[in-house]
Amino acid sequence: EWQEQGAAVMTRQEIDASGKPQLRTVKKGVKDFNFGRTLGEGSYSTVLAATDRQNLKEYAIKVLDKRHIIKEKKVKYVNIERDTLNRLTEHPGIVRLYYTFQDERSLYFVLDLASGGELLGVLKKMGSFDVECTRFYGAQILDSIAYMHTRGVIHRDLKPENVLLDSDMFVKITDFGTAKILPNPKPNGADDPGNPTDGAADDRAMSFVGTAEYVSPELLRDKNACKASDLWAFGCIIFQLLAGRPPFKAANEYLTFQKILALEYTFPPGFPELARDLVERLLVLEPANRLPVEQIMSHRFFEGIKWGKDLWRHKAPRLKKHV
Ligand SMILES: C[C@@H](Nc1nc2c(c3cc(-c4cn[nH]c4)ccc13)C(=O)N=C/C2=C\CC1CC1)C(C)(C)C
Repeated sequence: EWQEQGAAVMTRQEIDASGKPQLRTVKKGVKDFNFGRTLGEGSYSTVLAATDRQNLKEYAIKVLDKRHIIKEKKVKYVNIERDTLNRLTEHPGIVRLYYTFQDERSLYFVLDLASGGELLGVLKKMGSFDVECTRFYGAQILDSIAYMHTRGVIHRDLKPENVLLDSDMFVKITDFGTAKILPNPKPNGADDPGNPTDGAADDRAMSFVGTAEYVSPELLRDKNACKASDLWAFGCIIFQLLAGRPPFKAANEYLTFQKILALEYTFPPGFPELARDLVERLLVLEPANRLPVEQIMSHRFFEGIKWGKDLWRHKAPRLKKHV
């Protein structure tokens, strides 16, 4: 039985027969929305644009077919995604879950609409980003990863398709279906980022649906993901923003995996020096030897970035090609 999300109830002031104002709780449902175009298709879900008919607010609604989820034994993923989203509500860089409801056929997640679409789409249009844009988007992505990790969440499938952009062209990280919630996140994030989770027992080893380019070597080798796995993916994303291609790309998934395990990649000529130094400290086979978040933030590539709230207050830089 899928527990509905309490926040689905909204209170509305209504005057009752005696003229006394009553606070009535109303539950949102499918009929409260005008559904629009399809924004994205996941393996078990479709994300549609939708408008709340009452307040005309725009949302993205992720629709999951109950029968399909049960048949494919994905109920656990759905609950993990909802629980993960419910832990990550206080950060501008993470897509926010407002409420959930269901009807006889489907489950519905009502979420932030990231109207700027996928970062990957913008990158493909631009070819590549210049240093200033890479620094800005890299910083917002890293700030969001840092927040996830302090909340005891490992994303495990970070890639440009899962980095969305909102109407201000700010980062919105999404797709937490393969996230891992660490058992008891130590509040000060003291645990060793290279310390693998119970990956071995974890039968939800990342399904290689979608792209394999960002999978970490530890996930390939021993199905273990840890916080440092997200930092490996972060290194791949920084490389790709500046180079216009991911570091590990081959004719098929198997050959891509071989390149990852052999750390076989090359920088294009003209790749900025500081970015190269940072990428080389992230694309390290041993998770424990990758730069931890704090040291990435103080790396000279991010010189001039004000971390924290300020990062989300200033306008995004105009997108320019890296020539
Ligand atoms: C990655 C995901 N794609 C997407 N997921 C979401 C979008 C989204 C928006 C556009 C878009 C907007 N404008 N133009 C394109 C393109 C793809 C999207 C959104 O706005 N809000 C929440 C989303 C997801 C929430 C999820 C955590 C539950 C897949 C491919 C899996 C469907």
